[in-house]
Amino acid sequence: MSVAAETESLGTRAGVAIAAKSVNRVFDSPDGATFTALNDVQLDVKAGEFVAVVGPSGCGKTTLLRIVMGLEKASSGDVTFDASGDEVIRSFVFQQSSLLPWRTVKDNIAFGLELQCRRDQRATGTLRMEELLELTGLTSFQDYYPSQLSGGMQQRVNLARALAIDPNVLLMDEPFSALDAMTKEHLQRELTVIASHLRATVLFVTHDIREAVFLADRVVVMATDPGRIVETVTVDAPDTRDEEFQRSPELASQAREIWAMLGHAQRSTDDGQTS
Ligand SMILES: Nc1ncnc2c1ncn2[C@@H]1O[C@H](COP(=O)(O)OP(=O)(O)OP(=O)(O)O)[C@@H](O)[C@H]1O
Repeated sequence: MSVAAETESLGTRAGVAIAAKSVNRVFDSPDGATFTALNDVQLDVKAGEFVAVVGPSGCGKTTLLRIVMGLEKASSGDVTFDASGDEVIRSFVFQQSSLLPWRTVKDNIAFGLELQCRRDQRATGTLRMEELLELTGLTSFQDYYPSQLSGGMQQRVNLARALAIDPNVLLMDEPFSALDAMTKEHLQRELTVIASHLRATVLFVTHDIREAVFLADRVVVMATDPGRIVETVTVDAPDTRDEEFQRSPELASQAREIWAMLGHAQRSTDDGQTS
C-alpha cells in the first residue's frame, strides 16, 4: 500500500503530551491479598512522539494503557494531557479484531465516526471516509464483510476505525501480534507512515522488541512484580523506517540491548524474591 502521496489532503492535528505521574494500580487477588500491577509509574510522552512499551507478561503494560485511555482508574497518581488548548481525543486499537460481523468494512469504519458524532455532535471527522480507506489500503475492500478479510486486513479496518474519530492520542495494545511475520512487517511500515503523517501521539504495547525498535522514538522497558518502568531507551533510527532498517544490524543491536535490560531486570526481581 502506498500512502504517502494520497494523504496530503488529510487533516493533521497537533499531538498531545501525556504525563503519567506516580501511577500505582493495586488489584485484589483471588486469595484476598493485594497485587501491585503498577508501581510508581512516571512517564512523559511528548506531543507527536511514538512510544513503545515492552516487558514480560503481567508487568502491567495493558493496565497502563487502559489507565491512559480512561478505561481503568489508577489507585493513586494520575495521567494528564496537554493538547495546547485542543480537545484530547483518545482512540484504542486492541490485539483482537473487534469488528461488527454484520457490517461491511466501510460501515465498520463509519461506526467509529457515529459513536463520536453521538458523543459531541462533531459534524464530520477531518479524516473523510475515502481518505481513510485509501490511507489504510482498504479502498477495494470497502464492501467486504469482516469474515471475507484476512487477519491483516481486519487489523487495517480496526486501525481505520480508530482513526475515524480523528484522535490525537492513539493507544495500541499488541495490534499486530496475531499476524504472520510478513503481514506484520508490512503493517509496521505502513503504521510509521500513518503515524508520522497524522502527527498523533502514540503509545504502543508489544511483546516484540524488534517491532518496538522499528516503530518507536522511545522504548519504555518494564519489569514485573511489581510492574514498573526500569529503563527508557531512545531509538536511533533513520528518517524513513523502511524494509532496510527493519533488517538492519543497527535495529538488531538495539533490540539486543533491550533484551539484555529485560533479562537484567528479571534477575534483579528474582534475586529480590529469593533473598
Ligand atoms: N481486573 C483485574 N483484577 C485483578 N488483577 C488484574 C486485573 N487486571 C490485570 N490484573 C493483573 O495485573 C497484572 C498486569 O496485567 P496486564 O494485563 O496489565 O499485564 P501485561 O503486561 O499487559 O501482560 P501481557 O503481556 O500478558 O498481556 C497481571 O498480573 C494481571 O493478572
